[in-house]
Amino acid sequence: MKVLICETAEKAVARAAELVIAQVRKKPDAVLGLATGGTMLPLYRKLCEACRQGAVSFAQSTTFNLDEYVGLAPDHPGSYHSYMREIFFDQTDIDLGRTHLPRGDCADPASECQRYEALIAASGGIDLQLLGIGQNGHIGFNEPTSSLGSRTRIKTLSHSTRLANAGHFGVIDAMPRHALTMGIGTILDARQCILLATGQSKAAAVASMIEGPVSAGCPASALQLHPAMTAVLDAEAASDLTLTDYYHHVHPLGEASFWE
Ligand SMILES: N[C@@H]1[C@@H](O)[C@H](O)[C@@H](COP(=O)(O)O)O[C@@H]1O
Repeated sequence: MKVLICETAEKAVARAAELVIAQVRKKPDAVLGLATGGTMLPLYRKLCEACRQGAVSFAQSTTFNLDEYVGLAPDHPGSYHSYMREIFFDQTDIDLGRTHLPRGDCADPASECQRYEALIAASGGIDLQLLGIGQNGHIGFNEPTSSLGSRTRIKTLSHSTRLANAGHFGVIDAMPRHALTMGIGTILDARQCILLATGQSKAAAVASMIEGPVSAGCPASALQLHPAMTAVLDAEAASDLTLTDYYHHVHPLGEASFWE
C-alpha cells in the first residue's frame, strides 16, 4: 500500500483530486467506483471545478457507487442517489445514463445486489475505486465482521455508523438500519484504489487499516492485500501510525509518501 501523508486536509483533498483527474485524462472512458460521506464533499468540489474549467471531462466516464440505504427511493433527500446528483453528477458533464447506484427501494434487495454485481462485471470492471473510511474501519458499508471475500449484498448498519450518519435524517430513528453495499471482494477487484481520510476522528481506523492485522474486525485492512492501493491522509488522520513519527522528523510540514 502506498501511504501519502499531507500536512493539511485541504492538501490531501487536492492530491486525491489530482490522482482521479490523472486517471480520467489517461483513460477518458474509465469506469470509476465512487464513494459518499462528508470526507468526499471537498473532493467532489475540486473535481467539479476542474470540469467547469475544462481541465477534465467525465462525459465518457461510467460510474458505480459503493452503496445505498435499503428502503430509500432515489429522490429521497437522504439517499446517496440524491447526494451524488447534487454534489457531483448535476455539476459536471457526466452522462447520467452511465451512472449507477444500487436501488434502495427495490422490491427484492437480494436480486438487486446480484444485478449490480453483474452490471459492474459487464462494464469491464472498475478502473479506479474511490473510498472513504468509517470510524470503525468500514469501507462502503462493509461493517466490521464483513467477510473479506464478500460481494454486493445487504448489511446491517452498526449503531455507531447510524449515529455518524444520522445528521442527514434529523433523528436516528429516521435513519435506515440496512444498506446495499459492494462487498470487500468487489472492492478488491478494482484495478486501483484511492482511500481519502482526513481528521483526528479517523486516526484509529487508519492505523488499524495500515498497520493492524488483516481482519474482518477492520474491513479496510483488506486493502493491505490490494496491489495498487493509495491511502491519501492528512497529518491528523495519520497521527496514530508508527510511520508518522518518521514523517514528522524527516518531512516537517511537508508531503511524504511511504510504502507499507
Ligand atoms: N457509506 C459511507 C462510506 O462510504 C464513507 O466512507 C463513510 C465515512 O463517511 P465520512 O466521510 O462522512 O466520515 O460514511 C458512510 O458510511
